[in-house]
Amino acid sequence: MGVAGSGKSTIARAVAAGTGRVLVEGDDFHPPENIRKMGAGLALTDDDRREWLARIAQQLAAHDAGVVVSCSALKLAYRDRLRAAAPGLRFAFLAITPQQARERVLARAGSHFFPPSVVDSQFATLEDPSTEPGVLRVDGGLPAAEVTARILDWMGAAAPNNETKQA
Ligand SMILES: Nc1ncnc2c1ncn2[C@@H]1O[C@H](COP(=O)(O)OP(=O)(O)OP(=O)(O)O)[C@@H](O)[C@H]1O
Ligand SMILES: O=C(O)[C@H](O)[C@@H](O)[C@H](O)[C@H](O)CO
Repeated sequence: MGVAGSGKSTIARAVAAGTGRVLVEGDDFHPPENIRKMGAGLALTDDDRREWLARIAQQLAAHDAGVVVSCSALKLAYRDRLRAAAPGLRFAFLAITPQQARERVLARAGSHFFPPSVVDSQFATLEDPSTEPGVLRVDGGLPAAEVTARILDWMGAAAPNNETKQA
């Protein structure tokens, strides 16, 4: 979880590959009107996110053997909605600065629906989860391989290159 540009999609893909779990890309579950709204430069509201979170909750419940989900989950109430669907659910919080988010979102601007102008609203909405149980806060500004390794360690799964590192 984290703001736009924090690396959710990149890291979730690597964590799913490293654990053999199913990957669910949260952005694939936005109703089309949410994508249009963000594309038009408007931040989503609680109402806009309700159906989207319900769809992601369904995905969590459907994969009870384990799944890796990329989802912004910016507010406590959103995370609690997902926890209710998957007791024991854990969150890796990819923490980045507004400056890092702006730079990353700007760099991919031509190929992604999310515009740089909406980045600040993500930080205004974010409720820091660091003190909630079952949350790992990771510096999302670290190289992606390092972020992934920290999450895999925390999950108790060996990172793919651990054997080499320990040899
Ligand atoms: N740890 C990292 N270091 C440097 N660049 C990264 C890192 N993680 C992701 N990126 C790059 O930052 C950009 C945003 O990453 P990504 O799409 O994974 O983030 P996201 O949180 O899923 O964003 P969004 O929710 O807006 O789709 C991409 O261009 C990606 O390659
Ligand atoms: O809750 C939200 O405002 C949205 O989920 C956003 O975070 C975007 O979907 C995403 O970051 C862009 O890919």
